[in-house]
Amino acid sequence: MPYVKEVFNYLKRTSPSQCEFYQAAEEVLESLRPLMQKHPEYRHHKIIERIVEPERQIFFRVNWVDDNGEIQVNKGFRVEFNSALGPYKGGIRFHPSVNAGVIKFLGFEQIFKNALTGLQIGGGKGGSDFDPKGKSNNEIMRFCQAFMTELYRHIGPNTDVPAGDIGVGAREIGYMFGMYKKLVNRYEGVFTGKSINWGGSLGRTQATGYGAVYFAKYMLDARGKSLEGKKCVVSGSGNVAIYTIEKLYHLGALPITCSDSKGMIIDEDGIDLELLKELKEVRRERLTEYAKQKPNAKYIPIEEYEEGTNGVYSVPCFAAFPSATQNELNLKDAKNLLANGCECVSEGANMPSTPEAVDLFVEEKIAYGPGKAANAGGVATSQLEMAQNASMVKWTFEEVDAKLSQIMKDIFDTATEAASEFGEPTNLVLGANIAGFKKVADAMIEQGLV
Ligand SMILES: NC(=O)C1=CN([C@@H]2O[C@H](COP(=O)(O)OP(=O)(O)OC[C@H]3O[C@@H](n4cnc5c(N)ncnc54)[C@H](OP(=O)(O)O)[C@@H]3O)[C@@H](O)[C@H]2O)C=CC1
Ligand SMILES: O=C(O)CCC(=O)C(=O)O
Repeated sequence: MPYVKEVFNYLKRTSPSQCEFYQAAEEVLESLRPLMQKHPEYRHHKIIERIVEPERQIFFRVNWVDDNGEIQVNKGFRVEFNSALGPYKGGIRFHPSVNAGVIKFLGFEQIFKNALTGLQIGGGKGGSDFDPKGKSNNEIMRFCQAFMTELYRHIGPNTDVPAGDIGVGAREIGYMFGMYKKLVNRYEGVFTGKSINWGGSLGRTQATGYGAVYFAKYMLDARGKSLEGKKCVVSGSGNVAIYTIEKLYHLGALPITCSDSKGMIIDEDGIDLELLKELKEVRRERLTEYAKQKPNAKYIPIEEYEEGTNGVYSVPCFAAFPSATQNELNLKDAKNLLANGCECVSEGANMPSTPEAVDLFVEEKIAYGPGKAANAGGVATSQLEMAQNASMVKWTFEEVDAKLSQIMKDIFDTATEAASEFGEPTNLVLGANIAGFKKVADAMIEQGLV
């Protein structure tokens, strides 16, 4: 269908140099071909042309002063992509690689992910090229405050509700919320991922990692398989990776790797979760420290990975959980995984597999859960936090976790149903894209041309 190609070419022409955004858009647009043929009304209402264009983009300067008294200048972004289903919702990323294209890809993915949760949340994302690594606590606080002196005017509990992402956890959310509260003089649920002490939801910290494992479980249940007793590889060692490892242990699996941007750990005894939490959540150290304390574990720096690969995916496993960043798993990694017997990939990170890797997983019909389905547990639990804040109630950890597990099951069922309707029941890329798109597109039509 030339129409999809035309929209894609238009994007390249009008939003130059945004390769991650093109990648995310191309995958969704390609999946939509059969749906567009079946539903000419989407074309009539120009839904594709409208959905690839953010409703609003805010780019701003962030000035702050470092511990040496030097003025620093960073870029700030918030892309309010689509509000057909609810207030814009999506995290904030602090990482030197952040630019307009990265935030747009993340915001675009968020539209369909949030739709798949079945909850009333629109799609958005934000961030900065600020690098939190090596910064003192005071520098982090000053940066977060400076960031909020602009962002506060664009967000609100019924408008746009940010949360965390790479480089942004409860500490940063605390500093941003504090500044927001001072500026607007209101105490309200404008952020999720808050500390439990002052409005956060039990279970939000764990939700993305737990959700990615629940998603793997539901994919495997449908195939009569299980994670129990199986070796698993996990990439990353941040929020998503840590709670993926924790849930894998709960289900009787053996997670044997984790990684950061400098290298990876292989621990055949199983990753020592308490040590990892202490190193990453409390001491904010590198993984080299893990190997120092666990003589049986092996640390491999990235320089020693086989050329053109991510070492994590060269380790034989039954299931893989990419939980670090975009495009961390390429075709060679995908081939390595399959050659070593991997039967399941559940993406905790956003768009961690390159398009060629995705195509191979789909072609080989392994249990493959694309990020926008498999990692939706984080944002879904954020919506549960919003619901608790709005109704001034507090649910127990068990209540939130049970809801999370059910939401992940529903997402799996929804994506499978849509994939089956178009004749490819195991293709959850197709199913997730079509089901997420359809929900947003129908809402856009019903709400008129706004
Ligand atoms: N937090 C959440 O609720 C959700 C997160 N996600 C996605 O999950 C992924 C991880 O996020 P999260 O755990 O929150 O972030 P964290 O900042 O807690 O952890 C990120 C981890 O990924 C590693 N990493 C980051 N960039 C790179 C890179 N370029 N190369 C190799 N490793 C890298 C980091 O290593 P190092 O410390 O060395 O940089 C770190 O181990 C992201 O894709 C995020 O968008 C998706 C849904 C929700
Ligand atoms: O919890 C949220 O609002 C957003 C989480 C997020 O950024 C994501 O799903 O990628």
